[in-house]
Amino acid sequence: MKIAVVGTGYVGLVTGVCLSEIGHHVTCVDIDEQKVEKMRQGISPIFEPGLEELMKNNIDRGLLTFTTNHKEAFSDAHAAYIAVGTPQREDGQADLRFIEQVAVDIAANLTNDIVVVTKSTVPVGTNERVKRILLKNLAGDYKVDVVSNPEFLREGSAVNDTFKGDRIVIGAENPEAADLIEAVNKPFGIPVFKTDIRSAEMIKYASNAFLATKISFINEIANLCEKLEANVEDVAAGMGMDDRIGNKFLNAGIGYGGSCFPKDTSALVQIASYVQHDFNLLKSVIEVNKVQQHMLIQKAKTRFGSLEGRRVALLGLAFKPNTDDMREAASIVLAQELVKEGAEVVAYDPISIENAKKLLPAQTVYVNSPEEALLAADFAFIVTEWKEVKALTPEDFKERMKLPIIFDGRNCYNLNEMEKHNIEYYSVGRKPVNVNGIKKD
Ligand SMILES: NC(=O)C1=CN([C@@H]2O[C@H](COP(=O)(O)OP(=O)(O)OC[C@H]3O[C@@H](n4cnc5c(N)ncnc54)[C@H](O)[C@@H]3O)[C@@H](O)[C@H]2O)C=CC1
Ligand SMILES: O=C(O)[C@H]1O[C@H](OP(=O)(O)OP(=O)(O)OC[C@H]2O[C@@H](n3ccc(=O)[nH]c3=O)[C@H](O)[C@@H]2O)[C@H](O)[C@@H](O)[C@@H]1O
Repeated sequence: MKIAVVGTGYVGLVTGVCLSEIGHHVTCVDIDEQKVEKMRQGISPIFEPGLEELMKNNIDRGLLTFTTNHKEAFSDAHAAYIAVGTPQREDGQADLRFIEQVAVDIAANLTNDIVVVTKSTVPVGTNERVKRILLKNLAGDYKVDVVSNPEFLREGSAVNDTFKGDRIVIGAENPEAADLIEAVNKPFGIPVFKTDIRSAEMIKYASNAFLATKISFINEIANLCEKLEANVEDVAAGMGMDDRIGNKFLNAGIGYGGSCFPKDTSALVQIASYVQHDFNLLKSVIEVNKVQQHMLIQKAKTRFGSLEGRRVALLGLAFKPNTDDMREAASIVLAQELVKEGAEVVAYDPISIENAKKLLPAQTVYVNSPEEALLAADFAFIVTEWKEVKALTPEDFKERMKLPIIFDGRNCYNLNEMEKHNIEYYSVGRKPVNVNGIKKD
């Protein structure tokens, strides 16, 4: 089938590339000319494992093209996927400007009947609004159907998630439109769940809100474990053995970041408020997450008193490993707080430094290896569990830091190892080790 994908961010580009990989003729359209030029040359504008290879392969097979021209993309297309951003507005609501603009772009450039598929995460009722905009701006007497097909991929494993997802949700009014999108996805071999449009829109928000709740819940348990001298990793493992609970998404840490959980939880609280529903549970999830992001700073302040003049190694900047995405990363909050407290921040990330420079305080110093960041540091903050960070050995810390003092927001290291090697080590929901003073060996 011939498919247009509008927006080539994390979702649009991965969707376009994967749909071409299963044999569809895909044209991706974006308003960002520089991005389109890069993609035409087979260069991915985002870091996503496995993506660039598939991209090049399908450009060569003649199945994948990129354009800034909407008409070119929609002409003869059976389906047009909307995958533009729905960022958070200041009041917490989802900003639907880009979605509305794309609906106008599609309608005004149509040359045939089409099914418009919304991949972007949009509040309940948005697809009805999209349909109204489409009908109002139609370029001719064409039939247009709207389908909600929310996306569940994770950054850092987006290609794998697209081929091995748990479900494909299709929300539609017209069963024929739903069948067409089911047929598009058939080669993926993933179970399809069909429902009405509003329920499909809600499935996306409910899923992200539930996952965020799981994380805030385990973080609260971790904070309790610290006070009650229990070990959160064992607690999570023991809980997770119950199939009803499941063992995934129970890693305690410095809170969730990224482009979606923070904005989608806020948006759902807003969506609820429009129908006079006070979503107290979700408000608490958000609040717990905010507090959790400051947890390393609190621990460092308790340890050192003032952070003024301290040299800090900030290890990992992206909101999670295997992505260069810095949106809502805890490292932003941490670097800002550290600089405000008068500390000197030396930051390392294997791939996010260019994106980080736009968001971290100007005083931040960037280095090319975790070892370099540790040089003469008073203490280290472990922010992202990159393999390069997890691979650091006790000697790496001891040889380079003034004193080996680590505040680990991702529980990267073994407690016994740290204890044995005389490293002062604070992690999340586990007992701190060597807190009664360490000496340089
Ligand atoms: N990032 C993620 O992992 C996931 C994101 N989502 C949702 O998918 C949507 C897209 O997210 P991302 O891919 O992260 O966004 P993004 O911000 O990375 O990319 C959006 C792209 O759309 C382009 N664009 C904007 N207006 C346009 C127009 N009128 N015509 C053509 N292109 C246009 C922009 O230039 C940009 O390249 C959001 O609603 C998000 O909540 C859903 C699941 C996962
Ligand atoms: O709507 C979206 O954009 C996507 O949001 C998340 O995907 P993503 O944000 O890419 O990454 P996750 O792996 O979910 O991690 C999100 C944050 O939670 C944190 N996290 C995750 C799991 C965990 O156990 N503990 C924890 O602190 C991560 O460190 C990260 O900061 C969801 O997992 C996807 O299903 C969804 O499609």
